[in-house]
Amino acid sequence: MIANASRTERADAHDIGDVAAYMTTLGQAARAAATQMRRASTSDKNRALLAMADHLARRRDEVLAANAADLVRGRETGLDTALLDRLALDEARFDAMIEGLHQVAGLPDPVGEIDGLRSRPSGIQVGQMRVPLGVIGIVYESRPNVTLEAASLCLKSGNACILRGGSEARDANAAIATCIREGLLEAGLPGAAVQVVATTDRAAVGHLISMPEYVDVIIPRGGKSLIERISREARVPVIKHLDGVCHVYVDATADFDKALAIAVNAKTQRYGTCNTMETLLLDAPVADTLLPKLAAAYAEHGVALRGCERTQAILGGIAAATEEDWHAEYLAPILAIRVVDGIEAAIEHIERYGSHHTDAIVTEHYGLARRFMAEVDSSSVMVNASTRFADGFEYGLGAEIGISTDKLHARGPVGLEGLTTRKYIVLGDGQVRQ
Ligand SMILES: NC(=O)C1=CN([C@@H]2O[C@H](COP(=O)(O)OP(=O)(O)OC[C@H]3O[C@@H](n4cnc5c(N)ncnc54)[C@H](OP(=O)(O)O)[C@@H]3O)[C@@H](O)[C@H]2O)C=CC1
Ligand SMILES: N[C@@H](CCC(=O)OP(=O)(O)O)C(=O)O
Repeated sequence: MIANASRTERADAHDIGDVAAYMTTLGQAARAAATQMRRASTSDKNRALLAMADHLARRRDEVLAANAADLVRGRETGLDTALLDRLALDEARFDAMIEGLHQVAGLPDPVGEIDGLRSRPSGIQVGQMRVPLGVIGIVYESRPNVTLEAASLCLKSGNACILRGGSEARDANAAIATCIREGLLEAGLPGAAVQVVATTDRAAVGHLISMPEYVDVIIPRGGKSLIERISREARVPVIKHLDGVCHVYVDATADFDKALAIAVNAKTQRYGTCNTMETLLLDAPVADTLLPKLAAAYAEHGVALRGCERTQAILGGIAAATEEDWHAEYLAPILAIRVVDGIEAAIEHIERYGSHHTDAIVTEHYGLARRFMAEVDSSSVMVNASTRFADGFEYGLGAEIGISTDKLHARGPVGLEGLTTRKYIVLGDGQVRQ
């Protein structure tokens, strides 16, 4: 991701004094709220979600004005276009936030579901009940709509949460936090069930990830700097939602129309998301025919190409891809292209440079499709489909907190179930063990 000079360890206008003491207070309140949330009824949770939607609608001008202030600051500090776009709330995005709350209210509540209840020879019945994780800390990018999405999913799954959004979104996040709190209180739920960290001092992140007594799990959504800090300092279990260096590999047997459609969509449908393709791998036999067509399509979209020597020889006039490019998550209209000799080389490239997020093969060869699915070690592996499909809504989860690049607990798009766990329940009638 493009570095930004404004992102440092710092205090700011929302200085809350002693950060450690402040975070402890949030942690204690969250722990207490989690106890109440665990027993909250589905109807109370839904009432809170709908009340939040009403308060958001009522405070529309206030939230949009706060977002406008964030955008002014963002432009002054030189935020790039992609980050400004993610930060911006317009009328349509605002409506989508309200609609999102209604949608989450309409989702089935996973809490309390009992699976696999079976009788044992001893006479007891053993099953598993789905329950909330407890307190979830989420560190995420400067997108105010994510504040609401994270809050609503944590709430519906019966968790308390502490949300630490990107610093550039601080004013909108504070305004949205007010609506969330009003909704919770109106439904008789604890205001501390959703707390938005009111400082952009990154020291707060350091505390959040090292308070296992108050926080059960951390979900970090972000890039390299966040990854490094979490790996170094986290004392709380983590479900990483990290960068996407996603690939599309076009095999020699691919249907050209499918290859073109997928390669263009995976790069251009949205540039700034983690499931956007960053490197295109082409099997050598199709490179001569396909590359000029692809180059023309990318030119129409204004995508700058960087290629390996073989790609440069076919296309001419494009920049050379360096070692850095194969590792890059551009989140921008830039694409690295490499010509490879077969699936073995493609899988090797993905293993070496990818981030285990989402990778796709375009092929008409059943055996190669199966090999790619078995051997590529990513949270989503796709055959003849765009990487942009890696998304909770698209997968039918109803909603998404993000895309886990971890292997444990939840992998790939994470919905309500991913924010819960299952515990064993045992039903007896006075049985004792012999
Ligand atoms: N897998 C997934 O579901 C998702 C992944 N992403 C990934 O996120 C990245 C883009 O978002 P971007 O905003 O650039 O990400 P950043 O990593 O820059 O920021 C994300 C959050 O992490 C915080 N942060 C970053 N570094 C540190 C640090 N050293 N110490 C404490 N806090 C830190 C930021 O705080 P601050 O405001 O202070 O910078 C911000 O709140 C991409 O790599 C994208 O793929 C994004 C969304 C979902
Ligand atoms: N699942 C989402 C992408 C995940 C996400 O939220 O990423 P980002 O837009 O980078 O914050 C989508 O397909 O649009």
